[in-house]
Amino acid sequence: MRIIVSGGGTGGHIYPAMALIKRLKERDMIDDVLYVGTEKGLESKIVKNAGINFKTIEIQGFRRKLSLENLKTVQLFLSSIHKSRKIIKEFKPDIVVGTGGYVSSAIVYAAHTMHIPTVIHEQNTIAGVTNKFLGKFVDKIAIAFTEAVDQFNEKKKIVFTGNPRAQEVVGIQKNDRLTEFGLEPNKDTVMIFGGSRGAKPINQAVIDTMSKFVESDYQVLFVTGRVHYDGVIKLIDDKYLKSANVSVLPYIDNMPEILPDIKLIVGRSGATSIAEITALGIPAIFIPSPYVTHNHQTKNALSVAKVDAAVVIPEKDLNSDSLFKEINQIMSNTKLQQEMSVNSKKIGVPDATDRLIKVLVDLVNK
Ligand SMILES: CC(=O)N[C@H]1[C@@H](OP(=O)(O)OP(=O)(O)OC[C@H]2O[C@@H](n3ccc(=O)[nH]c3=O)[C@H](O)[C@@H]2O)O[C@H](CO)[C@@H](O)[C@@H]1O
Repeated sequence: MRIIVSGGGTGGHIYPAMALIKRLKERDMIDDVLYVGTEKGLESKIVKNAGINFKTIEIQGFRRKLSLENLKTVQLFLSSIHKSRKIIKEFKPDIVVGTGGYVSSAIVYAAHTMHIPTVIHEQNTIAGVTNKFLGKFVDKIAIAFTEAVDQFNEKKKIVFTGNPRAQEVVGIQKNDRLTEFGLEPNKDTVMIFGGSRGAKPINQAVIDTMSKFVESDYQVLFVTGRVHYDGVIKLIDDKYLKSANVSVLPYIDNMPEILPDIKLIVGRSGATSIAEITALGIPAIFIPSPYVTHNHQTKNALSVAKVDAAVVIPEKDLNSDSLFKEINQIMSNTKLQQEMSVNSKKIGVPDATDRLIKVLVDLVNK
């Protein structure tokens, strides 16, 4: 099949798209693939690094308040549809898939106007603006949380597939990649990170807890987010940075390979992170971002917490004491870890990509 995939802005939209492409390649189902993104988005780096054919369009998101900037947004949207049509004419895809982020709106919409089958993938419990708009036009809407059904009027188009990143991570065996970060491969490890871009409030709470982490009987892998790294390092005492019990990194490129060796994840409740965590059954502590559309991370987190697979700390209650207390409560109780793990796996979807591929194949063969 010839496929165009588009999704961008943050890792949460990009990694599911990349996992889909990877699986299609594994199953030898791709004749050609093109990824459409923006030059500025995280996708430009991730997709190019993976050696996938990448084309850019210039487009930006709407501001919520009325502003002149929105006029420019409309202009860019119209010109990006024009460019998208050109890309589609040249590439001649059998299907176009959007995984969210405003970059996917133009190419998916253009494909619809050219009668090419289209699918969107919504990772969250609450749909993003782009997918809500595209839902009216596309052939199928793939969702990863049953809660997302309410988000679309076009109920007949909805298929529950789960998130492709779930299937990508379950295929990976335990390994000793933690040694690359100066950590012990066989020691219990807590990983703390604030989504694909890092989160300042989480970073601050971790910085404030460093003196305790260096003494704890589990080790800590702290991923700050690329833009925050230099600032964070300056705030941590050198003697803590040298500790064998703690490793501080800006970003982990090969996250799926690290996950099977993690006992507890602490971080934001982005939908793609949740898909990975529940596919593997890793106990989690979520600190939902209160800054996202319709507070969707809180709803994401509660969907895991309600089956006793995660604990939620609202950001307003996050500080060194609450963080350390919740981490210790789980890390000191193997039985609790096992229960959380079993509960977590129950809501994971380890065959998500194959489910999504079936949706694509059915449309292409129609
Ligand atoms: C602030 C914001 O708007 N966040 C949204 C964004 O989150 P964000 O981009 O943070 O997405 P997620 O937390 O869902 O996923 C993060 C992805 O990045 C990967 N990763 C992360 C850190 C790292 O060092 N290396 C790495 O590879 C994770 O393994 C995961 O695959 O998209 C998600 C999915 O639509 C939404 O639910 C989030 O609300």
